Amino acid sequence: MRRPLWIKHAAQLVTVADGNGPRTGAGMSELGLIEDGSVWIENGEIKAVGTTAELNTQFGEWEEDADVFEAYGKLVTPGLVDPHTHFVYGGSREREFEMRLEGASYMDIMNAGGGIHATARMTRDATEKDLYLQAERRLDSFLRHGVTTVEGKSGYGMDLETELKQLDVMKQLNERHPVDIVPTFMGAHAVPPEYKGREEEFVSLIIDEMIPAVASEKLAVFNDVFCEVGVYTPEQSRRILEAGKRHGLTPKIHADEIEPYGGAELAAEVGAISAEHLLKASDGGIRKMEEAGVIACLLPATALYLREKAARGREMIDAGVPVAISTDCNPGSSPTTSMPLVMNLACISMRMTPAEALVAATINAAYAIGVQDKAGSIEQGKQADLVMWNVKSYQELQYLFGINHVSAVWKKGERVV
Ligand SMILES: N=CN[C@@H](CCC(=O)O)C(=O)O
Ligand SMILES: [Zn+2]
Repeated sequence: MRRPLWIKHAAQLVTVADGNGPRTGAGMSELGLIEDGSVWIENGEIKAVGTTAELNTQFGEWEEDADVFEAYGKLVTPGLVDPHTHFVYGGSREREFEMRLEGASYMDIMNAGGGIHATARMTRDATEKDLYLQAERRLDSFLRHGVTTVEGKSGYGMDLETELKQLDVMKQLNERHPVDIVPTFMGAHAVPPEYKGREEEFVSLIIDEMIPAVASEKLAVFNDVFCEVGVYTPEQSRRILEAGKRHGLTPKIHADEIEPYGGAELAAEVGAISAEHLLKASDGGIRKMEEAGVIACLLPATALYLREKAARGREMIDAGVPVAISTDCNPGSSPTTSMPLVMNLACISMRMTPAEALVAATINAAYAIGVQDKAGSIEQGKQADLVMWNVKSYQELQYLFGINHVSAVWKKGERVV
């Protein structure tokens, strides 16, 4: 039996208390904010939340038996959830960063054998131990930036052996690292060069061999596809996502990132839990997502890094679409682990409010990867995943941008930062 933990006197405690489903519209601004807030934690679980005065009445007589942490002058929030990452990969691509600044486009580099293909070569060549150690460092960095749960995608193998190797690394890290990892299979991240001109054969390989193998070993929860001009067509994407559904994998889709391609519409039609990127999503696609309740997972750091206009986050929220945000941590289009920066960018480049950015990075992000029952808010019965920030309010957190304000992180009630 662990000693209880009592965090008290937070200047602001943002609970983001869960409603009924992902937040939309005005609900995206409801923070469940408590001034002079307090949380009582037992065995890694949240037992009670309220003002310090309220919890004092309830637990004051047991104060001596608890570890007490005073958060005077600080903001406390739920641990952040990053719902879209590619954090398990070999090598790095800093030369491509220079090439893009010299004028090459992201897709030109990929079509010339670089980009995702370059990382796939380095990931195929890496040993499992090597991949584990590199990914572990990235998870440490996520944690230092207040992230306590991440989704992680395969997709840098695009052969069964390497896809399984990536997913296996995530499984091991999930068992050993404090950050919780939710795995996604993404064999359809690109068409590997050895299948050039035989794309349909590769689609069949994904459907007939890879998806059944991944699902039978229970190595993934979601199935994702890069639906993009020159990568997978909407029709191929649909078949891959429907095949995943038959094996219990919920669809996600990289949609309308570089060109408008009907990805948002497809997400609604196949019942995807979320659609990612959406820089070029059409008005009709946004409408269909709202009707189907598909979460828009927006990646403003990627847009910035590719020097593209960000997704229409403000319009999507106003249209009633639930919005989540993510780093998209990957070696090409967004090599960052900073969710605080992503929240800043959500405000600056997508005109989301500071409150909406926090909801998008907590409870809506949790819904986007199916962990809403244990993460994404500070509520009785949930895991005690909390962050204390070196600022006094949630507005200040988004206002003082590009700075890591994390002061302490608790994962399941254990201090990990
Ligand atoms: N756009 C496709 N996939 C990743 C980038 C992968 C890479 O460049 O290595 C993304 O979500 O941004
Ligand atoms: Zn991605």
